[in-house]
Amino acid sequence: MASEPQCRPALLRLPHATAARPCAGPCWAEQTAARTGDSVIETTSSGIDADHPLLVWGGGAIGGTLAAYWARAGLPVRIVDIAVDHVRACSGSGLHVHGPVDDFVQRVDACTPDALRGRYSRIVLAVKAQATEAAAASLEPHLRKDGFVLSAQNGLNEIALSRILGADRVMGCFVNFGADWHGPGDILYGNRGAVVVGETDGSTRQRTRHMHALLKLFEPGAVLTDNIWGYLWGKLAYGSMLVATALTNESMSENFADPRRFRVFLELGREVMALAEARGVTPMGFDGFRPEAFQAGAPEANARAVIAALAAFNARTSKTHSGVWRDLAVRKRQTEVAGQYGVLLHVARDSGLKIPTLERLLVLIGDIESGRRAQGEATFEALMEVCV
Ligand SMILES: NC(=O)C1=CN([C@@H]2O[C@H](COP(=O)(O)OP(=O)(O)OC[C@H]3O[C@@H](n4cnc5c(N)ncnc54)[C@H](OP(=O)(O)O)[C@@H]3O)[C@@H](O)[C@H]2O)C=CC1
Ligand SMILES: CC(C)(CO)C(=O)C(=O)O
Repeated sequence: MASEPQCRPALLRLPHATAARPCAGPCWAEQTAARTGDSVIETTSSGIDADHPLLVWGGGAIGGTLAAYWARAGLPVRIVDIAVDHVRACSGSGLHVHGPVDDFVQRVDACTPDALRGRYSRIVLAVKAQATEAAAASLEPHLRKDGFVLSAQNGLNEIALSRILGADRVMGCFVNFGADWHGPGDILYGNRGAVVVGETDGSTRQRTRHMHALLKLFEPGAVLTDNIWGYLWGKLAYGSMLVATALTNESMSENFADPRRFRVFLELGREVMALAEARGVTPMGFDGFRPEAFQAGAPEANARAVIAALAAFNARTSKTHSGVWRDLAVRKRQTEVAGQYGVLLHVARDSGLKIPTLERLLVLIGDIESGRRAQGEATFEALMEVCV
C-alpha cells in the first residue's frame, strides 16, 4: 500500500524505574490473547520486553484513557507526564475515566520525565503536536535501541519522530475517540471512535500485531492497517474542519449542521485531499468521514452527505467541542494547530497547490491565540470570505 514517504528533505526542513514485574500466573501477553481472540504474541524474539512497563508519554485525554484501560486490564503501564498534579493524582487516588462509554477509577503508576529511570521497549506518545519534538528528545534516553514509539496523536508527527529517533523506532497510529482532560486524575471519555495502528513503511511485524492486540483491549474494533498514512491524512482533512469549528463557540455538531458553513468544510476537505494526492497518499475514511467525497471531481452532494454524517456522529458525543476549541476557550493556551498543519503549508509550496482556506484558518487561529480576535460568528465569517 502506498505510504507517505518518510523524511522527505522538504518535510524535514520544517520545521523511577520499575523493577521488571514477574509474570504471576499466565503472562499478560497470554491474557491479552485470551481477551482479544488473537493467538499468543511472541515477545521474546521481537525485542519486546512484555513484563517491563509500557510507557504512556503524555497521560492527558488520550494517553490517560489508554493507560487507564491498559492498567485495568492488568498490563504493567506507567504514565510519564510533565503535569505534576496529574501525575500525583494518577498514582495516588487514581485516574477517573467517566462519560457515556465507561465510568471507573484506576490507579496508574505515573511519574514526571525527570524521575524516570531505565530503558523501555514500548512507548506510546500522546502529547499535543507542538510538544512532540521536546518529548521525543526527553524520551530518547529511555527508549531501547530495538524499542519503538507509537504516536497516538493527530497530525504527521511520525515524520519528526522518525527524524529524531530513527524511522525503525516509530510506529504509526490514528485515534478518533473523543476525550477531554478535566483536571488532575479526571478524564471525560466522550465517545468511542476509530483506532488504527500500522507501521510507517506499510509492513506488518510481530510488534505491530502486538500493539494491535493491546489497542483492542481498549477499542475492540481497533484496526491493523498497511496504510497508516492514509488514515493520518484522512484525519488531517476531517481535523481541519474540526479546527474551523473552534473559531466559534458552537459545538462541533452544530457547526457541521449549519448549512451556511458547509462551503468552508467543503473547501478545507478539498484542499487537504489535493495535498494528499500530491503526496501519493490514498486517504482512508472512518466514523462517517469519507475522503473520496472531497476528491477532485466528486459531486458536491457527496460532501454534503459526509458533513451531515459528521454532524450526526458528533451529536452523540459528550465531548461537544474539539480539543483545539478547548485549548482556546477553556485552557487559554496555544493550540497544536501550527504544529499539526504547518507541514501542509510546505507540502502545498512543494507541489504548487493553492490552499487559501487552510491558510486563512491558520491565521485566524493564530489571531485568537494572540488575543487579536475572539471565538465567535464574526471570526468564522472571516474564514467564509475566502470561500466565495
Ligand atoms: N482529546 C481528543 O479527543 C483527541 C486528541 N487527539 C490527539 O491526541 C494528542 C494528545 O491530545 P490530548 O490527549 O487531547 O492532549 P492533553 O493535553 O489532554 O494531554 C497531553 C498531556 O501531555 C503532557 N505533556 C506535554 N508535554 C509533555 C512532555 N514533553 N512530556 C510529557 N508529557 C507532556 C501535557 O501536560 P500539559 O497539559 O501540562 O502540557 C498533558 O498532560 C494530540 O495530538 C491530539 O490532537 C486525537 C484524537 C482525539
Ligand atoms: C474531536 C476529536 C476527538 C475527533 O473526533 C479530535 O480529534 C479533537 O478533539 O481534535
